[in-house]
Amino acid sequence: MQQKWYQSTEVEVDSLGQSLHFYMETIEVSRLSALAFYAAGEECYKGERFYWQNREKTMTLVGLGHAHTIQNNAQHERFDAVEAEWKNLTKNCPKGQSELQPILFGGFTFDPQNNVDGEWTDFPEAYFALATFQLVIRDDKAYVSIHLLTQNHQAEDQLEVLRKERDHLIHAAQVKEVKTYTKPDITNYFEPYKEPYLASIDQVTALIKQKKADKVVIARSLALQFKEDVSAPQVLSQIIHEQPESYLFGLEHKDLLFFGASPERLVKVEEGRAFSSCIAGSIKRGKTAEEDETYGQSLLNDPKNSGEHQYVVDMIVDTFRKNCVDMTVPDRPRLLKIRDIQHLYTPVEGQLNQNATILQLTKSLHPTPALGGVPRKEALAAIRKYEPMNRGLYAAPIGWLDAEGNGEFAVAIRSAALLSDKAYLYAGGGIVADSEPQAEYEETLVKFRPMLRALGGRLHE
Ligand SMILES: C=C(O[C@H]1C=CC=C(C(=O)O)[C@@H]1O)C(=O)O
Ligand SMILES: [Mg+2]
Repeated sequence: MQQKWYQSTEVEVDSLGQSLHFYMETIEVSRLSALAFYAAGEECYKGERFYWQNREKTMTLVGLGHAHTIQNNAQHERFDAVEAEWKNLTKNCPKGQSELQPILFGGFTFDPQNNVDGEWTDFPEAYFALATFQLVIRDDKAYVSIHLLTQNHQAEDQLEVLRKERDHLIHAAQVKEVKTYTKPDITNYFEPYKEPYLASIDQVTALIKQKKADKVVIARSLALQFKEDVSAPQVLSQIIHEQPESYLFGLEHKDLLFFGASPERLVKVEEGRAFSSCIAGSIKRGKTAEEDETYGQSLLNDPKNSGEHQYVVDMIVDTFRKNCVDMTVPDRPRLLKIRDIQHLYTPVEGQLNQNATILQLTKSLHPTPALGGVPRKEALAAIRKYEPMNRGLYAAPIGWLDAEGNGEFAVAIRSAALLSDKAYLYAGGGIVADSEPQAEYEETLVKFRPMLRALGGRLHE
């Protein structure tokens, strides 16, 4: 195995009154498939893994095992609590090369006030992990880090065990690289709340016409039963091959894998520059180039979709104004075309103010009107009233941050929760005054497609 030694650090951490030692060791590895590395953790680290790839495919991240988790069920303080704990943990970490940074990966649920029982019952409202084994692939270079937090200030024996385990995982990944996965076999497919969903669109448009809200995003789920248990690498391999234009993510918590392929960036921070994207307003792809172009043009000129989109732009621009200088925002949306759907898209960027951070921006932006609505409070109340489910991490921020304040969060749409031999897929749409139930229903069918295809199903393509 070709390895290049990089860096080894030990820092002192004071966590909850306890004095801990934080050991970090990074090596560069010559050739490694991120998915094969993830799959190598199937036996020992199931329930404690994550996978991430950005839209541009310039950064891939895999975590196996938990060196430390930061989690809480706070209603209002959850973003601040994660930020404070992460800052404390990493305050003595050496700054510098990004590949060597410890990374915190996880997500915040859509709505901590939702207590509907189901697949998300056990899931914390904020759930983040620092991996024991962290793989970062950047610019075709792969780095594997070991993280160990212990009270033991002579951890050489513990580290030696972890080094052996790391070498074993890397070796297994290099050997397994050629594995191909089949698609799951679906035995049953149902739309649990189809009728209530259709009725809720009428109820929400009535609410909007009475001026009690301007826009509300209403979602629903689709449930699948499989012939046998489905594994995390099996479904991740499908989205990796089928959804190259999207953020790809997978996050495990006990028996649940939440995964998806989202086109939507909530926020990215890179060396003090912040980026977000307004994505709202949708139309299907055409069967021919001409038809696709016609659909795209009609989306750009459609008042209902432009309205849906503009609420998002106004809110994100307003949040950026409060946190950034030197902003750029195009005057008009353009089209974002992905495999199954096209959206209206407006990128926003700016220079972060000194005291603004990625988690503070995440806190202010979530939920944007592409996932919640306008005004936020009224929209969330309507979602709680009309959606009979718990969104969990669907439509919520998922992503990473490092010790220097860089990081990226996607909005976890086009996503699903997998629990052994069952899956729940989620999709919604922005409801405005002139929304029609059947058209919105069909829009959700298009939005289900990426996850449904990955899970072995089809919807009138
Ligand atoms: C809520 C979803 O999409 C949002 C993002 C883009 C377009 C949307 C729309 O046109 O309704 C939604 O606001 C979803 O995919 O479940
Ligand atoms: Mg829509």
